Amino acid sequence: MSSNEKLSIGQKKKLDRKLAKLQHVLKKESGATSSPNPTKNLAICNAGLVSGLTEEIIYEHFSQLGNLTDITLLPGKSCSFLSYDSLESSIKAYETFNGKLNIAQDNKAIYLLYVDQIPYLNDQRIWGELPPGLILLEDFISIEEENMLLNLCSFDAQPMKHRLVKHFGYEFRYDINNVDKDKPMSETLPVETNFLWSKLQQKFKPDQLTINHYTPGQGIPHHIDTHSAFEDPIICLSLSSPIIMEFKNNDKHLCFLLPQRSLLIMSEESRYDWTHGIVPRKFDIIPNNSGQGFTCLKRGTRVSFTFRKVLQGSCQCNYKSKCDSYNDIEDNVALELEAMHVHKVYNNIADHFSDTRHKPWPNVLEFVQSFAYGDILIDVGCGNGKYLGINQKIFTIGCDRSMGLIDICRQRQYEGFIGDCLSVPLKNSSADGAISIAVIHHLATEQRRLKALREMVRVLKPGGRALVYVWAHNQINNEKKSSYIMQDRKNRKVTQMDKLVTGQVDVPLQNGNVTLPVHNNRSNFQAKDVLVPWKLKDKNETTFLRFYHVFEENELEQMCQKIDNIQILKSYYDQGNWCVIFGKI
Ligand SMILES: O=C(O)CCC(=O)C(=O)O
Ligand SMILES: [Fe+2]
Ligand SMILES: [Zn+2]
Repeated sequence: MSSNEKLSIGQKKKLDRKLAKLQHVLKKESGATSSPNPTKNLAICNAGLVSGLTEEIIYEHFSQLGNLTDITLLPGKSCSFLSYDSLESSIKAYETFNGKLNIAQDNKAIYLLYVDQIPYLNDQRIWGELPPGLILLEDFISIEEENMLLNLCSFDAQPMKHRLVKHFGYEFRYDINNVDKDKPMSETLPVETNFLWSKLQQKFKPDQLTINHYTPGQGIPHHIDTHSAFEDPIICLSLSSPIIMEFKNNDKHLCFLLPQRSLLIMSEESRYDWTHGIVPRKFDIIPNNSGQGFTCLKRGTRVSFTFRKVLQGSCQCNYKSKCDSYNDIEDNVALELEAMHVHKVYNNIADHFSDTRHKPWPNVLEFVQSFAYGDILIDVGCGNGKYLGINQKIFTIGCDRSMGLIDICRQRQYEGFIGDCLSVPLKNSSADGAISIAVIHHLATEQRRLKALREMVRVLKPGGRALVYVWAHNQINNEKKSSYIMQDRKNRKVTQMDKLVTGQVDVPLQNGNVTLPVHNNRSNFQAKDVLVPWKLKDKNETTFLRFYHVFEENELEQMCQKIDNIQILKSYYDQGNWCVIFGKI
């Protein structure tokens, strides 16, 4: 039946009977009371969110008959509501669509009733309030400047499911929600955007720009821009059409209008703790200034420029529960994690690992050779013993957690025993020197790493010296890539496993799971606690994941400062490692 056909008397009676029944259903379902006389408010009695109805579909049809002022869908209900600004439009919609329009998933016609009031949606949406730390600067640029920036957008954009995007400076990868920090793009930020920063007294110097292009009906899902990817703040310039942006944090839900030509500065809490998003729809329902009723605002095409500064290192925010740089690994979890992703792995890869470790690093060699005839040096975490035989004048003993690696040391006629760096089986003050090269970064908590340092101090004689190497989070120092990154073999084929293991993995443990990112080998680290793949050269290319805590600049020094009876003699960066030489007082 087409919607403008008049109903026969029989059909009218049938419709009335149906509506009389639905009154009760509606009351029970939503609490709304139907009105015998026409009102500006209509209930769709038999279709709602559960039957696949959306605000969008309602808007699409009902806005053809007048100005809508509200659309309300109740979660989990099979009824919905709408309001017009005039009684006339509401009557027109009632007569045109009742028992005729087919818009729900069940392929049945919808039934309409007038209601006195639309039920209050139990949603804590607050209008116009901004989250803490957020600044909105209206009329930030002129119409001429807006046009100039819009002219920059005639490019080939990347089509996303819900919008078009284009990146400058660094590509934002939606698969890892991060940028490749060591792969800047050749296309840097357009110089035409530089004038913006003089308006902010040059306080902000972005190196990454994402342009989002939204046609009506498109949006962006709720998200927090990855903490470890960008510094604070994040700045969005809105062009071409206003839009409603939403911020959520726990049960708080704030909505406000981003006017055309406004600048949004997301900082601190609003940047780190709240999600932001734009609901994909063709209109926005905005409360009237008077505080009474709503207005449906038709969306136009909106273009936004999001400016960010790529963060080198890891995030130091105080919003740990939302922070990908922070891992709250508990002690009992740490034990299991190390057992599985350090000890077991080194036993399994011992031979292959040893084959790749021949050449002593020059600075370590120099340190070991600085000891005098007859001195005792302990190598905590000696691996295959590559530093054990390099100074014939001294007595060097190795100690490692891995039986496989100690076996290799013995085959090479070195002195080595199985021992844990957290309780080295040596007497207090028994060694003149100690080295720990690439060991304590395998411990999963700061407490345990500190304990390992204290253990080295304990076995040292007063006046003794120790050298510690740990992997650095930042593999590029003074714009020089470490050899670890440089080893990117030209024809290294990307295997299925490489693809499979990048991203986050759940490590199932008896004492609670931890989720850790798997590091993409030979690239800069994206997080402080990571699993680093080791691929065996067997037929199956079996891959093992080793746990690492990679160190920030000064992190190792700061730990040393917590130990009373030592003095830092030297600290430096060496090939992707942070290094400290300390002396026991
Ligand atoms: O379009 C906007 O204003 C926001 C874009 C955004 O949140 C993002 O790209 O992360
Ligand atoms: Fe964002
Ligand atoms: Zn953070």
